[in-house]
Amino acid sequence: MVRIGLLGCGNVGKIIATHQDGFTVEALFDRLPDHAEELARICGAPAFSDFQEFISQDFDICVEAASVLAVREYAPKVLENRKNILILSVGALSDSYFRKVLLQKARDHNKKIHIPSGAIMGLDNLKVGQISRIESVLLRTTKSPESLGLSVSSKTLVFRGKANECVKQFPKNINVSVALALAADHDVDVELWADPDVDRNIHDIQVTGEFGEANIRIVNHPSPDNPATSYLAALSVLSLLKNLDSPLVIGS
Ligand SMILES: NC(=O)C1=CN([C@@H]2O[C@H](COP(=O)(O)OP(=O)(O)OC[C@H]3O[C@@H](n4cnc5c(N)ncnc54)[C@H](O)[C@@H]3O)[C@@H](O)[C@H]2O)C=CC1
Ligand SMILES: O=C([O-])CC(=O)C(=O)O
Repeated sequence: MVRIGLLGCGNVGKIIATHQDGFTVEALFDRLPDHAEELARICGAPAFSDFQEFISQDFDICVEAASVLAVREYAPKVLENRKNILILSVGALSDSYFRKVLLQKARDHNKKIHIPSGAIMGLDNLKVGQISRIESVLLRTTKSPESLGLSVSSKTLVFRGKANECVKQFPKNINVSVALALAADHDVDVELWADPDVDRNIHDIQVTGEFGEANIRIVNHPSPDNPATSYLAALSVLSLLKNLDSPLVIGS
């Protein structure tokens, strides 16, 4: 059974802690001690307010569901402490220097960095971009203004540009664009729309390349405690963890 340590005890953290299927939660950490303590009461795992104490516990993989800043601060230490890491706030890896350093640490300590599919589908076969020509990847994301921390009265384009720039401006909302870029090994063009008439998080992905064309639309239910985060993001972490030990590996 896979043993995890949970870094980030908010909306996704709570879903993970309450759906332990194929894994067990062994330790909890959050910059807000009451968040970790609340999950401790729910799932029985111990809460730690000191990161070093947390990372010294006996588990196989640290599951990050906190923030881009938390990844920058803690991911190198997780690997140095000889633990695998799952990174949901993948926007942190848009910084190529940070990414290079982190990958080297993973190699040095023979550990893995897992990037879940998060709030989108299709990430698996987009990896063909690493071996075959991709011409373009466009992500058009539409969320409610509240999810984006904005106030607009009609559908508004709030960002158009590259994924790396978008995630700097909206680090809590467009991690998926960086996951796409890493999978495809290609720049991702992003359009981010705020629409007061939607109550879903919608991701339209258009890819062209040597393989042909793909159009993928994901219309996500928001998650219960954070409408900016799609429920699918938490489900994808659960499914990744459930399959870690499986002898059957599905998808490229
Ligand atoms: N890759 C993807 O497809 C997706 C990624 N995300 C990202 O997943 C992460 C978790 O999402 P939610 O659970 O909805 O967020 P949330 O805001 O509900 O919970 C985050 C928790 O992490 C804690 N935290 C934040 N910064 C921290 C730090 N520096 N050190 C320790 N704890 C820290 C907060 O106190 C909070 O308890 C966010 O970064 C979000 O942007 C969300 C949706 C999709
Ligand atoms: O949950 C979503 O729909 C997407 C999201 O917030 C992210 O990629 O950071």
